[in-house]
Amino acid sequence: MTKDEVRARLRAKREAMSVFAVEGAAANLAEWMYRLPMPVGEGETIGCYLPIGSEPGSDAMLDALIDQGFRLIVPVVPDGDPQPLHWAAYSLATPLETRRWGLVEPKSESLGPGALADASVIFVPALAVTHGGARLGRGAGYYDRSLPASRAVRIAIVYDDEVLNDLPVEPNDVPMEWVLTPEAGFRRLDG
Ligand SMILES: Nc1nc2c(c(=O)[nH]1)N(C=O)[C@@H](CNc1ccc(C(=O)N[C@@H](CCC(=O)O)C(=O)O)cc1)CN2
Ligand SMILES: Nc1ncnc2c1ncn2[C@@H]1O[C@H](COP(=O)(O)OP(=O)(O)OP(=O)(O)O)[C@@H](O)[C@H]1O
Repeated sequence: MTKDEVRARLRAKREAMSVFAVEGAAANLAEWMYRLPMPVGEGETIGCYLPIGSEPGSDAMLDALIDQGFRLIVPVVPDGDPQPLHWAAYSLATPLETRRWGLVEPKSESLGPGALADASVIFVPALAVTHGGARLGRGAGYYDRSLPASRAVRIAIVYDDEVLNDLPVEPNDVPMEWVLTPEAGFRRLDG
């Protein structure tokens, strides 16, 4: 199967999830955020996406990280063709707006693509990952263009049945080091 075929299948499965299942998973993911598998000091920067639709997680996940004293940055999609993501600071008080593709992003000015260099950990949205660390995203290549410039530990967040044995891989794909799922929590990937 091609990446697009796998994507279509995984998206259809997510869209068929009940609100109950999505919300239950989001509550679990927020709990797991209190058990990060690596030491992260107060005040350190963590990158995390703002989940939309049936993506795993909710703002409760980000709130749990803020609650522990971490500084959060979230992605901002720059205008035009795909290029490295920009980032914006996120706190409980950050005014948000809905933008392109229904993404929810801070209204505030972006910090530019360089802000990711400050992050110790980055939570990466994905449709699926493999035990070896391969990641399938939404298909615009934003994270694959952004992650090479970062030293952050890369943690993909997916639903439990989206940790697969095999996925199509391309040369630009940046491997994930950990996966977080609602039921099993954090697991190291052997990529
Ligand atoms: N919540 C969240 N934020 C995120 C991501 C994400 O996956 N989830 N991203 C992860 O990279 C980046 C945004 N990437 C995206 C890439 C494609 C589409 C999208 O909907 N594409 C259309 C096709 C668009 C077109 O070609 O005209 C589609 O899939 O139908 C949306 C976001 C940054 N922010
Ligand atoms: N670093 C890069 N430089 C140039 N093109 C890239 C880079 N990374 C990915 N691409 C291209 O972007 C397109 C989408 O890549 P891919 O299918 O891997 O996206 P994805 O990882 O699923 O999406 P996303 O990161 O947005 O969630 C492909 O055509 C790919 O070749």
